Amino acid sequence: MTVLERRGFVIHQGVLDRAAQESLVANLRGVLAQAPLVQPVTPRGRPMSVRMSAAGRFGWITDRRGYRYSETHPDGQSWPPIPDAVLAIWDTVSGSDRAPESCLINWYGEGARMGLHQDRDEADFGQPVVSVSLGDEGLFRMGNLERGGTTESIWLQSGDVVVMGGEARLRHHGVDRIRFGSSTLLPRGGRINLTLRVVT
Ligand SMILES: O=C(O)CCC(=O)C(=O)O
Ligand SMILES: [Fe+2]
Repeated sequence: MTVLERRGFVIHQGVLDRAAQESLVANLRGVLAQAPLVQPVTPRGRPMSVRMSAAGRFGWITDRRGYRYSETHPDGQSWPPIPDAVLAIWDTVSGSDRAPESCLINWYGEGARMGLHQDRDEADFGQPVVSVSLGDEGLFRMGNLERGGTTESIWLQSGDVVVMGGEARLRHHGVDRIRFGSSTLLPRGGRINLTLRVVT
């Protein structure tokens, strides 16, 4: 396992071996059977290219009414619990004494991306965000606290974990593109990113 630091983002490479990735995917299949992926729209009505679901007390959602955390899936049901194997990753890398209250599940198919943004819908920016990559490689871009300025990028591989804490907690970041078909982990290809957060 290698740990890199870029602008305060701590990138743990190779946290999950292939067997651990496969068992996580099996857990996620159970979560997604209860809380199906949806294609969200931004408050301005633009469909996002990423499909989303969640586990935990809160899921992060977006629709015409805005970005927010919700205790229910858009279909009205509570989110399933966060799998233990996912909680264990948080315990290993977060350095937090709290438990994550939300596990956002992002699925990137061919051509999907996520524009540069800050994660700022949580109450306590002293708590880190932990992000887990599974499946196809994704080009992760890291920027600044303000919009604009220089950025740097790194390809995230299946099994890598990024911790956004401290000075990186409010930095802009995004995923420019994925290398569709670069991994055999997911039967239909694509990339899954799990984002763990303390919300309240
Ligand atoms: O997919 C990723 O690696 C990042 C996801 C992200 O930034 C988010 O969901 O807020
Ligand atoms: Fe984010």
